Amino acid sequence: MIHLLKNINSPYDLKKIEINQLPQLAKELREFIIEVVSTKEGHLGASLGVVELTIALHYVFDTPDDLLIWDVGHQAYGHKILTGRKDVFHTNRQLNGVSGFPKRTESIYDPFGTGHSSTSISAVLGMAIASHLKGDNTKNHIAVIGDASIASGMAFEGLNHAGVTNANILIILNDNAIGIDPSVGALKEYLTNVKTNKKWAKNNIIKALNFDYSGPIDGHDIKVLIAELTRLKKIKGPKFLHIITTKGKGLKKAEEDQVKYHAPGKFDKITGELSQKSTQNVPPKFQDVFGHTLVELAKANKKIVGITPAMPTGSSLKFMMEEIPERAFDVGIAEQHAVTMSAGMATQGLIPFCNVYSTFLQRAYDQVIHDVALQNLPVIFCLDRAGLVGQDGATHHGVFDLAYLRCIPNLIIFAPRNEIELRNIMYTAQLGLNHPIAIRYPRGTGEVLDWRKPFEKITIGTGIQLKKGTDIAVLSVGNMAKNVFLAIDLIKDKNKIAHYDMRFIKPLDEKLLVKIFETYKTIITVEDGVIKGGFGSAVNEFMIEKEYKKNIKIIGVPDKFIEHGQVEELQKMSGLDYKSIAKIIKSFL
Ligand SMILES: Cc1ncc(C[n+]2csc(CCOP(=O)(O)OP(=O)(O)O)c2C)c(N)n1
Ligand SMILES: CC(=O)[C@@H](O)[C@H](O)COP(=O)(O)O
Ligand SMILES: [Mg+2]
Repeated sequence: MIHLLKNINSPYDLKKIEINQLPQLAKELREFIIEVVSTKEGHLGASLGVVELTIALHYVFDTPDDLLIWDVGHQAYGHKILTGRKDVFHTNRQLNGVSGFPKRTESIYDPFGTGHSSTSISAVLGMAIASHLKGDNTKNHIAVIGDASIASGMAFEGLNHAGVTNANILIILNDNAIGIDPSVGALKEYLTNVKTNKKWAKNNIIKALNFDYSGPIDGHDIKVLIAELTRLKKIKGPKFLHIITTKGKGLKKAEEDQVKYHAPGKFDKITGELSQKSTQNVPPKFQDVFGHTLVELAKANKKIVGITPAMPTGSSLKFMMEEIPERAFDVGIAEQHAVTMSAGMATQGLIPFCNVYSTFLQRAYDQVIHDVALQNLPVIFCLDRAGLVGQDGATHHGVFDLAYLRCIPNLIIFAPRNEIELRNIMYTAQLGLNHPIAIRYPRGTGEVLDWRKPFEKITIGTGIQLKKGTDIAVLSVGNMAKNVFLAIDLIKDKNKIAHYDMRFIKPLDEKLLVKIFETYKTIITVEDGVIKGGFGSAVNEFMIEKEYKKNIKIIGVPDKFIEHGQVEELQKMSGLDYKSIAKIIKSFL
């Protein structure tokens, strides 16, 4: 076997290879991605699906002078490997290793950082307009975007603008008919028709937007790809190439179960068999507690509806979609729509549980304010993946939510410390709150094995004392209670330290806070959100307003972007691990 990949450290090396050797290179590149991801984990299916496209793009275009953007970026592993990061690719997504997404500071071949979807068309258009204004009319600007990502509002906004410009852009639609979960919506149906009926292809929506449309072509036929890209390179103005690929291409199991192999964890590199993880005596994931509890509640309360923007598996809304499909909606990658549609449902007396990853709710900020909070509509936001999420890194940490939500009038904000609290607040919220509520909980498993307890109503705006003490009060929110518990356990003078789970970031339990400020010399707050503007800031504001003069220390995520790594490593770096918390508590003793 010829080891072509061994000698490729840049697109310059790639271009030395004969065109008829490229299928062999594709095979090697696939094997390399599978080899690394099988042990180091990460996104798999999307990168396997664009191996030929990646090679063809770098073969035909002159990157990094030509600018290439990968939408979302989870499919850019092949791109990273061919652009000088082959030897460090084994560090993918690990602390101090390469990022799982394209990143400007990592390589000149990454002209734009991605992670959140559907940004590529706007970004590439901006670059093309800039090139034109600088008098450079030779540069190519290319965006590769998936069929689920192109259905998002932002992508449409970019296409709509680009179609009335002469910008020299090439949008490549990588159509594999699936996102993380099966793609949804009318556009998906349209694309299916385009693929099966050539008449549609001639008279299509993209052409109507003034793009020079070509395709659909086989995205795994490297020669066809090279021929078409070479042709398109000579044409100026907005161009659109539609390619058909298979997610997970080249690994049988990944092709067969594309949802699971989107990011499969560890697996056998030959058979694709997933590594077995023991589920015995492991507490459930918060997302599953959400999913099962919602089904339980929705069976009893017919007004409940569930909404997810493209994350039915990740949020576990899939349980409701399976059991009560008429009241559970996957709206595609459309966070803004998900929020406003929930608001519309709430006006008509439905009880919407709108589940959005904390990081993706950032995209629907105006909708939360203008369409929900301003009209005081009782939408129940369930914000999964709050706090540090780990290896997805800076683009995906859900650390801003407490700060960006706390300033919104009418909105209740709650962080459960465990699965039972999550169940109980979901139960409480569907009883009727007359306000919107955001319930934010972390990625991964919780604490409690026996979590299916009878529901108990939670009184809004109340915190609870978890441990008595005499000198210092530690106030935590959410699952940071666990780290505080372990921290206190490390301290000799335990009896001096009290611990409160404040539960509500808004409204604060002011009655309890008065008691706390009148009892203790020192107050320490702990949250897994940014230190500026979150829960600690709220307690600090309370102290100033009431004119208490106490030591106050806010522990939270520092005011900088936190990169990728294991959650435990990132917590340590941020001073949120139990040892760092213990150190701070001791310093006040
Ligand atoms: C704004 C936003 N919402 C949700 C996600 C989560 N997400 C990551 S990849 C993905 C599916 C992308 O599907 P597609 O564009 O078809 O690309 P493919 O994985 O099929 O290559 C989703 C929903 C995201 N990254 N950004
Ligand atoms: C690329 C992307 O945005 C998603 O695939 C994300 O990585 C999912 O995160 P979880 O693994 O936490 O569901
Ligand atoms: Mg897709």
